[in-house]
Amino acid sequence: MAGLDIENVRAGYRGREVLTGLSLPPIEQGCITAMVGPNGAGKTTLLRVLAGLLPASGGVRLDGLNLLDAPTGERARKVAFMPQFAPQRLSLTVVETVIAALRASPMDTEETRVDAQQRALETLDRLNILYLALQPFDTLSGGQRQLASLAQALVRQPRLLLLDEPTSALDLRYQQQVIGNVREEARKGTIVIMVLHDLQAAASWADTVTVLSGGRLFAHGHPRDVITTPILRQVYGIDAVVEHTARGGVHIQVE
Ligand SMILES: Nc1ncnc2c1ncn2[C@@H]1O[C@H](COP(=O)(O)OP(=O)(O)OP(=O)(O)O)[C@@H](O)[C@H]1O
Repeated sequence: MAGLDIENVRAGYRGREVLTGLSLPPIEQGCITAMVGPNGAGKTTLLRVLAGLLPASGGVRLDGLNLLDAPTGERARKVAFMPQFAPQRLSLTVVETVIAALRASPMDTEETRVDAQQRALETLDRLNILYLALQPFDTLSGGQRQLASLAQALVRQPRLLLLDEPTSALDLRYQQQVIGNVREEARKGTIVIMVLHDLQAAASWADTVTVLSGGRLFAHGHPRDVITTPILRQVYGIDAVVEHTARGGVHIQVE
């Protein structure tokens, strides 16, 4: 019952189907899944379906609850989505955006409002960006914006955390900060799905790698079984030497 089941999902844009009956093996609670695949494969589309931002048919069950027809409030309490690109114009300070993200869940007493501010500040602190709390969101650098968007997702303590390329603009130190926080969430039982293009990061950060190609599941499993020379050739059309290390990393040398 606990976990995420995705079955026969169909979704797309203006009459064009992008996900053409996508099913994944069940994802257990506490699992970190890296979703990889070529540009245009449908990765973001799937995250948007899971977040309730795009209509779809089929079945998406989180702990038994069908997310595709769950009331908005109930879904918002369980699912948080960090988009690939944060909104451009947002005339709020960073801490205000994090509090606003928390308000996706009902908060009607003075006590919960104070608690919201406290939780927002704690979340910024966890990501080492407390110093940005009072800065207008609009004035952040690309990487700072990514960290603030992650804070907006983490503060809600979701059961399902969806991250679209969460580290693409981050320096090495903040990448480690982010993955540390993501692992901490997973240890509490949160299911994490993150879209990544960096296969070396996918191998060392995720328990499971899912490869999408052309809106369909191409491969799913342990990084060692999925990030392989034949699969990279079939999915990306590249010849590469792939070496998995004993510590769970991977070296990929493109020929
Ligand atoms: N808002 C939209 N309207 C119309 N078509 C869209 C829209 N968003 C995405 N698409 C199309 O859907 C397909 C899948 O896009 P999606 O963003 O899900 O791919 P992706 O795997 O996340 O790609 P990338 O790695 O480049 O971010 C693409 O062909 C894209 O052109």
